[in-house]
Amino acid sequence: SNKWEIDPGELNLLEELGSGQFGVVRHGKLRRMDVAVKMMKEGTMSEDEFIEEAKVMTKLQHENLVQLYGVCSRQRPIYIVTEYLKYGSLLHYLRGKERTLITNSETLLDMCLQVCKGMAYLEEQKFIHRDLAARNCLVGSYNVIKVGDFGLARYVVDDEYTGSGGAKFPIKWAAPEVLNYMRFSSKSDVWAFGVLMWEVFTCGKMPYGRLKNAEVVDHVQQGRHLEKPRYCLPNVYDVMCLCWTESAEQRPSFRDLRQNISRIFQEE
Ligand SMILES: Cn1cc(-c2ccnc(-n3ncc4cc(C(C)(C)C)cc(F)c4c3=O)c2CO)cc(Nc2ccncn2)c1=O
Repeated sequence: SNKWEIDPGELNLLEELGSGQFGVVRHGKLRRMDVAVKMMKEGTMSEDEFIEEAKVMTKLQHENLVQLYGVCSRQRPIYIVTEYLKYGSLLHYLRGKERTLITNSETLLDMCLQVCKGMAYLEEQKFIHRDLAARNCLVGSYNVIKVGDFGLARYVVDDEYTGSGGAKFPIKWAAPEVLNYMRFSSKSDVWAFGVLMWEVFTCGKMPYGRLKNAEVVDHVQQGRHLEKPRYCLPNVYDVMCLCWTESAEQRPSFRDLRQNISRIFQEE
């Protein structure tokens, strides 16, 4: 049965939550459940390919992943219906709470561990995110953090985003093998996770500050990487640096990182 097909008549659209890569996203109700509804702007997405993949993505279920509930694909624009998290993007949340969060390394490390658990599940399912960053994670009640928009990068129709020379390509989160060969893997997601950890421990600073994309490429290719954030413990910074191991094979897996980060909690 095509249970991933949602009847738009059952959706009750509420306030706008923002506009992402594909157009406007609104808060809504599906029966009595809170949902987020992406209303896909025409021409921004390879829709037929996505609708095919949606069947697989609805099966990815984990408490640290934003659940895809289904699609309304018998209309244009198509709707993508997901779980709703009431505090929005992790990047926005960090920047808004810097004063209370910046010295609370336990809370910050717990946020990283939750992202790591969601990513370890995707890794186990052989599913690559391709754009892991604090802006693409969401915050729910009780400091719950969930990874969002996993895999959607494959369906973006925008050369500025898809080509590594494009203005929207996430250069600052890209591993060397992605910069050089566009070779995406769970290990390139691990590199991005290291940058996400740095974003968390700086409460949402822009990685590499004002460096231009071309300067960041040089920086990374010279084997240099992000400095230790001011309030970040050395053993936490060591985990970030492991994620930035030049060779993808030698980088830890999310499974390794999950054990590594959990162990830091036991030490504290
Ligand atoms: C599930 N969800 C999504 C959003 C929300 C809103 C606007 N844009 C987005 N974004 N953000 C990022 C994004 C990124 C992509 C890539 C392909 C990876 C580049 C593709 C997208 F389609 C989106 C998208 O739709 C989101 C993220 O999908 C906001 C929520 N919540 C709140 C709550 C309060 N205030 C604001 N948002 C929420 O619960």
